[in-house]
Amino acid sequence: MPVSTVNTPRVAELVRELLVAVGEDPQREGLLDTPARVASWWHSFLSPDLSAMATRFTETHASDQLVVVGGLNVWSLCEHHLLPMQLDAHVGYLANGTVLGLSKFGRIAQRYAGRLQVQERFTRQLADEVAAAIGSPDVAVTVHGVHLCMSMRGVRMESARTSTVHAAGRFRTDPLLSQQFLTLTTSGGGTV
Ligand SMILES: Nc1nc2c(ncn2[C@@H]2O[C@H](COP(=O)(O)OP(=O)(O)OP(=O)(O)O)[C@@H](O)[C@H]2O)c(=O)[nH]1
Ligand SMILES: [Zn+2]
Repeated sequence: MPVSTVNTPRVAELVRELLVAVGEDPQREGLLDTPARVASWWHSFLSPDLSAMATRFTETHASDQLVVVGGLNVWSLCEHHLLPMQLDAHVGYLANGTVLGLSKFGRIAQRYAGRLQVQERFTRQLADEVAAAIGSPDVAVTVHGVHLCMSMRGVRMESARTSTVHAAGRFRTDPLLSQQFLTLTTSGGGTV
């Protein structure tokens, strides 16, 4: 069930004040419903669905099998500028008799994206949560990020892309495994 910490009426009030502070008239027709819309958006953005279970299955044929789930695209908000960042994550783990429901990787990514973030922390949180869900430290995560605070403002570099990698357990100690993971993250995910 979604859990909210957002005081929606207060956010709407503050958005109305923001409009005044930037020289707008919150009473003009186009802006009348804007405070409520923005408050509703903050509410939905910051209210992750915590009910998602990390459904696991027993799969005896999966012995030491590398599983990579890619294309986990989520929107988050940069905590420095409150501007969107688009994060494209790939998660790899070693299935050893137990596999995690595929959609759960996306749900975990959504949970950590729905808050004020930095890409490095998101990468680490996603890896740690997957490790907890599968009950093993053998997890790797890559994230490719586009930060609007770098492209639409500030340094204004539209093509800037940030890549982060977190490798734990055998992904840290086994160069072949690490290489297989990185190869699959550039070819869209899969199993080896
Ligand atoms: N490491 C990291 N930095 C981020 C992330 N998102 C935004 N930033 C950076 O946070 C920094 C904040 O720097 P400040 O100098 O305090 O802010 P600023 O004056 O607005 O900086 P400019 O963006 O250079 O105009 C900027 O360099 C952003 O690019 C992120 O996910 N990870
Ligand atoms: Zn930023």
